[in-house]
Amino acid sequence: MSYFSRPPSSAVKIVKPPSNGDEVGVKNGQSSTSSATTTPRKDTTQRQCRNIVIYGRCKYQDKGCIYYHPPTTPEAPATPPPPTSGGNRPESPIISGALTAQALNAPVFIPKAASTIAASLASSPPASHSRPSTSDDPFAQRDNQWPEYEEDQYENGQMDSLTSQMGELGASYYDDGSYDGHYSGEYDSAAYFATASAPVFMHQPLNYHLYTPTSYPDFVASTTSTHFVPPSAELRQMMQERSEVVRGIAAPGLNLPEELQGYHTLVPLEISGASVERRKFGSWYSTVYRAIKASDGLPYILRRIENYRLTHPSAFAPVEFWSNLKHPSIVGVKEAFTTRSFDDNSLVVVYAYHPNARTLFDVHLKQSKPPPGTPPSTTPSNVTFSPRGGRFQSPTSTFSPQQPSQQQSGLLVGQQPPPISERTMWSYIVQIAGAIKRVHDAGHAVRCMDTTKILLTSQNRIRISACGTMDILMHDTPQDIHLLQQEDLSQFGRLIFALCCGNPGASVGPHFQKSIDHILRFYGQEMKSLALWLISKATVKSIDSVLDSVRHHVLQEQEDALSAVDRLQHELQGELENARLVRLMTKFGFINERPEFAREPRWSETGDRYIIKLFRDYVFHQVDEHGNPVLDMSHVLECLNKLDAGTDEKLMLVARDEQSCLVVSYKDVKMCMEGAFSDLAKAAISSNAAYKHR
Ligand SMILES: Nc1ncnc2c1ncn2[C@@H]1O[C@H](COP(=O)(O)OP(=O)(O)OP(=O)(O)O)[C@@H](O)[C@H]1O
Repeated sequence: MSYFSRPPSSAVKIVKPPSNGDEVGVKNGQSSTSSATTTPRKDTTQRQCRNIVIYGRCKYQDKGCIYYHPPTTPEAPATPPPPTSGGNRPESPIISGALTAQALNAPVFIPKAASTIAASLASSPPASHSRPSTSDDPFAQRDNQWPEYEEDQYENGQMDSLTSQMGELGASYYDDGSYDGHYSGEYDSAAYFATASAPVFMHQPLNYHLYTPTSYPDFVASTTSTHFVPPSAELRQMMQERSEVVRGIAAPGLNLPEELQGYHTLVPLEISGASVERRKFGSWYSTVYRAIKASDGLPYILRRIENYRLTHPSAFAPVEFWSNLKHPSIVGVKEAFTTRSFDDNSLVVVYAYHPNARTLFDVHLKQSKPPPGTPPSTTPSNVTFSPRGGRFQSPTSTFSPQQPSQQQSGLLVGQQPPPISERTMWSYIVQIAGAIKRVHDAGHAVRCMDTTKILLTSQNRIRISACGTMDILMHDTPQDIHLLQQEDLSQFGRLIFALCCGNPGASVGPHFQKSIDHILRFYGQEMKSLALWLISKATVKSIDSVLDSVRHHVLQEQEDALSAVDRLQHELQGELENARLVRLMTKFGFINERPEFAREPRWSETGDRYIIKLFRDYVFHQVDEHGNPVLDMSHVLECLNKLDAGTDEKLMLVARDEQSCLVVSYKDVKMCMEGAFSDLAKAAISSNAAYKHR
């Protein structure tokens, strides 16, 4: 996601934490460092011996071990301070400018798990087995580089017990009992991870940050349009509009029924009124509404056939076939019923709803000028749809067919370009042929294949929209299925003529020869032959012959469809990041500003959880030098991602009164968050359990 590729931003300067007594302070917004020397932490004599951390002693202490061994006396040494009670703790915490001394006496930030485990390890004797190293241990490599480790000091059982203890203790990572009033200084991040933090982080459901990065951009081009998927930004805009459209409501005064057969909130998807010329569906007028089904809260399409009188319930028999038929190029059928809710006898067939779908007629034929010599279309062209009616269309983002330029098609200036590109035409043909094949193979006929009954539901994706309705309407006049299937193929031919020529009547009357010339000129011999063969009455046709003849276009279609799957998976990959951030923000929401924490010392300025409070301010409440809020989304995303990953990067958190600051790593903040959240979760679980036992 582009969100994550922004340059790092930070309104508060992140300073390197002091080591061994360095003091960093912030007073009145100014940061200062009181010690000039900054010794490199790694591989110096100041680095604490890990044997002390783990075992409480180092048998090489007086035999040449070059690492720091804290004195065993209880008096706190000047520098560097020892780990307390075997605990290993971050290098970060409390460093304040004006309040340094006070802060140093603050309750210490020691994970209970770390201290418990270290204590238990210290009490168990070192054994002579080699250390188990698992391939999924991200720190294994670093561990192996540590010179002071004696391989044979590790024992399988010891490590297992450590892991299991961590598992048990993870839920209560912090504990008041872990405070000892001291601030322990040196922190070895690798050691810290290897012992305390790694198992705790395993409590996360998954390391979602590992999902990125996704494909190399050249392999999955998200900024260019592919046959079925528009560029990323347009795709998102399209989806956004779809979800907006679903929430549209009908204009007042339409006098629609409040509820019918469990559907409510009806919104007409086509305009009606005295000035609007209506086409008939067979011998009936029909109106299409979007409605919400009360039982599942989802939107559906209700195709209402006005003034239909059901003669026998067996008329609904075809609905069972259509509702079981699932095909990507056929709009799904859900159910059918009759109703008197519209003050007449209406038949209603319920279909799947495809937000912002438009008929091929609306997309390709309504706006396009008819080829020379054709009569004007009888459809009103100045009709606009209101967003409230659910037909929200933005000129920038609705999917539109790819139009070849005049230059590409070799047209002379002034010639009429075809409304649809050749590639798109073949794509439509393959999709419709696939749908027909499925229906014919099942022993049925489609019976509704003109440009007003085929929907464009996304870029170059079409679906036949009114299947089943004609079967119900014509139930009384049974027809030979073979003839109906032949009629399907003839309709298919007429559809090709209409779309190629931009005129619904292109295959009949005086325009016929001109239409053939037009198809030959703009789409070639193959298209012309197919269209002519389909409308011819001389031969017995079959959909298999059609598919055979367009084999190479089917292959092209399949490749484009597979590329679309790759593209959409790529997009989905990016969306996972959003879900991850929402989870993180939700945790924040659960933790922050809980009234029950108001008087808790751990959340006060000297408590370990104070970090979370300050981090929240750091992420969300930054202000500029004039005190104006900084609303920098990239800063928020960057901070949250680093928090989620638990990076070692340091950040400086400034108290609200600007009198003190903390330098912590994201890893520290993450651990605090995990601890606080675990406590909440534990309390929630125990209260649930108590409730159940009542
Ligand atoms: N399943 C569907 N999902 C979303 N919108 C649909 C669906 N079916 C139809 N529509 C919308 O409803 C509108 C009306 O559909 P209809 O099939 O009546 O087309 P029409 O162009 O009005 O044809 P006619 O003039 O024959 O009624 C269409 O323009 C289409 O945008």
